[in-house]
Amino acid sequence: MRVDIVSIFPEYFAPLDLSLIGRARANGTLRLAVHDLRGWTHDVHRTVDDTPYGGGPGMVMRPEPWGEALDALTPAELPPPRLLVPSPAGVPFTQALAHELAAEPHLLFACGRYEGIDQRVLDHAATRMPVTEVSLGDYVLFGGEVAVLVILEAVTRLLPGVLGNAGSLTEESHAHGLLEAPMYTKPATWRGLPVPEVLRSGDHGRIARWRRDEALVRTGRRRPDMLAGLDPQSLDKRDVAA
Ligand SMILES: N#Cc1c(N)n[nH]c1-c1ccc2c(Cl)cn(Cc3cccnc3)c2c1
Repeated sequence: MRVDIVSIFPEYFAPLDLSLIGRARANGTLRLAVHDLRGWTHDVHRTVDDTPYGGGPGMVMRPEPWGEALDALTPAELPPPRLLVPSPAGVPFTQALAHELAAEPHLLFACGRYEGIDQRVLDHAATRMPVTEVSLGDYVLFGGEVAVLVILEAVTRLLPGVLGNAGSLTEESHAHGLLEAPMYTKPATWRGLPVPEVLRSGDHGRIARWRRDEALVRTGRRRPDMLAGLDPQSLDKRDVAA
């Protein structure tokens, strides 16, 4: 997968040299490049923002540098990338969308700041590539960079070979519409607190049932909205009893 990121704070993405993303870059699974939007400005002050038409607080990012940046990163001889634009007004970022993005050959992230990017940048881009405005959730950030770090981590871990134990993808929270069950490791008792006996029983059927039950109970208590969205086909009669 090829990933291009455009931002006025390219240094925000230094952490992408670390850990599993760093390894994915080193082994070619992920080809990532970060670009400074100011590289597409032409004035001495390298201006990327201006006052909003119609008045209002703050500044808006000018369309010209963005237009030149997106042109430079979407050469006509290559298939167009999918443009991802973090925005408070975006669609919710979900594990399902992470899977969708993990299947894309080329992602292009536009990290805005100030009050946002001139809408015409997105409208013009949409004439030549798929554009998705995406939000991490109902809270407010300073800009798109942190959102891109989150999205990129969620997507990269789904790429083949990135996670050593691909099995963990099938058991983690949100992988099957439920929150994952509690996890334990040695010692068997810690500060007087024992590991649930079933997990030390060696009975894999009982263990799977216990984990399913715990996941259902935990999801019902913490995220009833997820239960409501669960595919009834994925439940069996023992779940109903749980
Ligand atoms: N994704 C996401 C997301 C989220 N969940 N919260 N805030 C954001 C986000 C993403 C992109 C930008 C850009 Cl560009 C500028 N700002 C600051 C801002 C603050 C209030 C109103 N308008 C803009 C951004 C906030």
